Amino acid sequence: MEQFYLKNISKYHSLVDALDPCPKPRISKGMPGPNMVVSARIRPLSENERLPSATFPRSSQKNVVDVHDLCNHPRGAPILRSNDYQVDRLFHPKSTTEEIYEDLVADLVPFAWNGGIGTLFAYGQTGSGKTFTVNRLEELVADTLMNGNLEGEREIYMTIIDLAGNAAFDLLSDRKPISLLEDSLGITQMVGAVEHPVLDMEDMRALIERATSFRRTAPTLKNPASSRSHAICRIRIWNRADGSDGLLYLIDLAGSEGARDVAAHGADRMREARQINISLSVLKDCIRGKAEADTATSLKGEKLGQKLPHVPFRQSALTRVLKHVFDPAGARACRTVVIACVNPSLADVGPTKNTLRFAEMLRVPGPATNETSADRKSAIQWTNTQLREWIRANCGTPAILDSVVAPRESGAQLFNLSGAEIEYRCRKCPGVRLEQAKAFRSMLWQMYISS
Ligand SMILES: Nc1ncnc2c1ncn2[C@@H]1O[C@H](COP(=O)(O)OP(=O)(O)OP(=O)(O)O)[C@@H](O)[C@H]1O
Repeated sequence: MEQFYLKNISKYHSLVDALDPCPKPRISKGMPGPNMVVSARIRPLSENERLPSATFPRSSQKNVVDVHDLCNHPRGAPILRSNDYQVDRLFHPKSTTEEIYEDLVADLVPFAWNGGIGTLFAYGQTGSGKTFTVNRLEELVADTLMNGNLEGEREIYMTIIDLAGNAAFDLLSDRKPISLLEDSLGITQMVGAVEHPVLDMEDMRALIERATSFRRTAPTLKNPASSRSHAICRIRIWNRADGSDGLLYLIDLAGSEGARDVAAHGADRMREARQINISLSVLKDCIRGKAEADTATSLKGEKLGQKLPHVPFRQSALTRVLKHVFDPAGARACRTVVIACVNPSLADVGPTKNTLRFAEMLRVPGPATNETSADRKSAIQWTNTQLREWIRANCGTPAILDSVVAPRESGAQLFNLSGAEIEYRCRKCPGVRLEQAKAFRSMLWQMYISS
């Protein structure tokens, strides 16, 4: 596939350049949950990536990103296929982890300090920057916890484990296997994992470094040191005065890999990739189910007696450990931050779309509107005059004449942008280069697909 992109790189640039710089605003399908923020971080392209970026944060609409892919067309030149995605917060390649911390994570620390459960997940395709992001966020969290600015006396304990399939290991005890067992109160206990008291910043840094050195990594096609397990850093903040504790979970999930990326691996690695993908799928169902449960609760204002959405947290070791985060019957206050990490390269465009689609699905569905399919249809219908004006403004140079690319006059006054209702006779137009005509045709087609 990379060869196909490399061969058509100039075509890709010309198609992207020909796009409308102000696409019509995206109508959001979801909204932020009351206790959850879903964000996306686009990492910068690295020096050894040969293909251009396929992700374009939209300047005219906040937190919306356009992803343009180049696809083979069975009859003719490759065409551009575009998708757009919306998240609650979007971080551009130039954003720093410090900015992400201030915007998303800084609030979780005092929340956990005062007895809440704050959870951060970094999710994304292998090589997209999850470990890079979570490692720095852990240091920034440690700074805030240890700088003495938070009110009150607390004791801090740290546990770092990793989960590979259904097996769990203690990263602070030389990767010793541990068991995940449910106690009589229904709480999942990490039996055998050591909880380390943390007295100062140096202690915390040393523990984080030690855990990193024991993390299970293996090369993948996209990342020479890919994390092949989910790392869970749990910080327990104990208030000796009243015996309560707050929890902070920082979770660097294993990289998801598509079927194409794992094809070169042996049977063990394929099994491992399958387990990772299954646990990520269960996680998605749990985060979404919990967000829906939270929304239902906050809208109805009460918990008792109402039927809450099913949250399948028992289906994987990862979500069993985080049961108290997902259990809709749980009484503890929780806040969740999801960072979908994205590699912008055109070579990674498929996984990028999956990651962003996943992120969008985690947002709670927006309130039902009264919009009918007839309303939606009329929204993309223009009069012939409007359509002609649009063609004139967008066809590039030399101009494509109305008589060449024109809406078919069929007696009806309104036309939509479907291939069936616009006549493309670009190839026969004297003075119009074939390339330009094809680009224009694919642009019309693109508008039709995305409308
Ligand atoms: N925001 C960024 N700025 C600069 N470099 C980055 C950024 N994010 C990631 N990188 C670089 O990209 C490479 C891959 O990052 P990282 O190992 O964090 O990916 P990952 O998503 O954790 O991958 P895997 O799931 O395979 O472990 C690393 O070399 C890292 O330094």
